Amino acid sequence: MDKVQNGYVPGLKGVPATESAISFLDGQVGLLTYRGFPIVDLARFSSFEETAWILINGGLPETDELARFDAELRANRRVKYNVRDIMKFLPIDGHPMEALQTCVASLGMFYPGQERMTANGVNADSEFVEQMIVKILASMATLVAMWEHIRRGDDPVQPRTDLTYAENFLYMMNEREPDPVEARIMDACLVLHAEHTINASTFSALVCGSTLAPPNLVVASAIGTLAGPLHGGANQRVLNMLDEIGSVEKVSDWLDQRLANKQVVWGFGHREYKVKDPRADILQGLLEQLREHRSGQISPLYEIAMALERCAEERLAPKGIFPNVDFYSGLLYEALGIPRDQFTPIFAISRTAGWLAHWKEQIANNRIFRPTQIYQGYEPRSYQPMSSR
Ligand SMILES: CC(=O)SCCNC(=O)CCNC(=O)[C@H](O)C(C)(C)COP(=O)(O)OP(=O)(O)OC[C@H]1O[C@@H](n2cnc3c(N)ncnc32)[C@H](O)[C@@H]1OP(=O)(O)O
Ligand SMILES: O=C([O-])CC(=O)C(=O)O
Repeated sequence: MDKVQNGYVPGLKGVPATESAISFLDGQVGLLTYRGFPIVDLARFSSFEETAWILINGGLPETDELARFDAELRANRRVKYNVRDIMKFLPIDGHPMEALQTCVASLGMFYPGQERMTANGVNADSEFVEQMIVKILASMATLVAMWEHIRRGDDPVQPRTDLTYAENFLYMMNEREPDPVEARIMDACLVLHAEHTINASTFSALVCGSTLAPPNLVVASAIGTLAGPLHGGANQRVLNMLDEIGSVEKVSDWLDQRLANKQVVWGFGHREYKVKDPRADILQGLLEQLREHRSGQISPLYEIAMALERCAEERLAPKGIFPNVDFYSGLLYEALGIPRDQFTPIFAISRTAGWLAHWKEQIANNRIFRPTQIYQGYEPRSYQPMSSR
C-alpha cells in the first residue's frame, strides 16, 4: 500500500515532475512511443541515429538532416588522448559505469563552453546545445569500448567513420567487423533503450540540467543514477541470477525460495508497467532471431529465463509484476560477446539520447527543481560546546 501523508508520496509514485513531449507510455496496455512513433516500429525500421534525431528534434528527419546528423556523429567519435590518460589511472577492477561516469564528467574540461549556457540572458545558445549533444552522444560508445581495452591492458581500438553507430561500437569492442545480423540486433537494442519518460536517471538529468550545469555533468549525473540495480544495473544481475538458478528444473523451487525470502527477482517489475514491458517482448524476438541466425545455438540461460517467466506467471503476474526491459537484454549482449559488467554502460550509451533530449527540452523552458520536505527532526534546541557536554 502506498503511503500518502501531507501530500508526500514515497518514491514520487504518480507525481508529475515535468511536462514533456518526448515519449509516452501506457503501462496498462504496454504501449511506448517516442515522439508519437510506436517503439515496435522504431525497433524494426529505424536506426539508433535516426531515433536519437527524432527524440532530440521532435519528428522524422528529412534525408539531408539525418545525413548531416549521422556525419557529425561519425566525425565526433574520437575523444581527446587526455581522456584516455584519465582511464589509465583508474583501477582496472572498478565498475565500467564508474569509469564511464568519470570520463563523461571530464568531457566538459576538454570541450569547454559552459559560459555559453547563460549567454545573453537566455538559458543556452543553440549552437552550443547541438554541438554538445553530438559530442557527448558520439563519445559514449568510444568511452565504453575504450575502457574495455584499457582495463585489459590493451590499446583502445580507434573508432571508424565508415560504420554505423551500432556497427562501430561492436567493432571497437570486439576488434572485428560485426556480422550484419548482429549489428542490426545491437542497433535495435540501442533504439529500445533510448528513452523512457521520467525514469530515475532522466529525472536526475533534469534536476542537474535545471541548475544550468553543463551537459556532460547532466549525463554524468544520469549515469550514476542508472548504475543502481533497481534501475539499469538490473541487466547485469539478471545474468548472474540465471547462473545461480542453474537449470530449468530448479527454477520453480528457486523462485519460491526467493519470494519467501522477500528478495526481488532481477529484471521483473516496473513502476509504470502492469503488463509485460513491450521492449522485453521485442528483445525476446531479437533473441529468437539470433538463435535462428546461429542455427539454434544460443545460451542455455535463455531456456532458464523463459522457464522463470513461465513460473512467474503464477506467482508474480497476479501482482502486476512482469519482465521489464532488463530481463532479456543481457542474454543478447552476452551472445554478442559483451562482458556482463558492460551491459549497463551499453544502456547508458543508448539512454544518452533520451537524457539529452530531456536536457534540451528542460533548458528551453527552465525552472530550477527545488522540492520541499516534511521535516521529521528536532525542534530548535541549544547547542552545547564539547567542553560542557
Ligand atoms: C530500466 C529499469 O529501470 S527497469 C527496472 C529494473 N529493476 C529491476 O529489475 C529490479 C527489480 N524490480 C524492482 O525492484 C521493482 O519492481 C522496481 C524498482 C523496478 C519498481 O519499484 P516500485 O514501483 O517502487 O514497486 P515496489 O518495489 O513498491 O513493488 C510493489 C510490490 O511488488 C513487489 N515486487 C516488485 N518488483 C518485484 C520483483 N522484481 N520481484 C519480486 N517482487 C517484486 C514488491 O516487493 C512489492 O511487494 P509488496 O507490495 O508485497 O511489498
Ligand atoms: O521507466 C523506468 O522507471 C525505468 C526505465 O528507465 C525503463 O524502463 O527504461
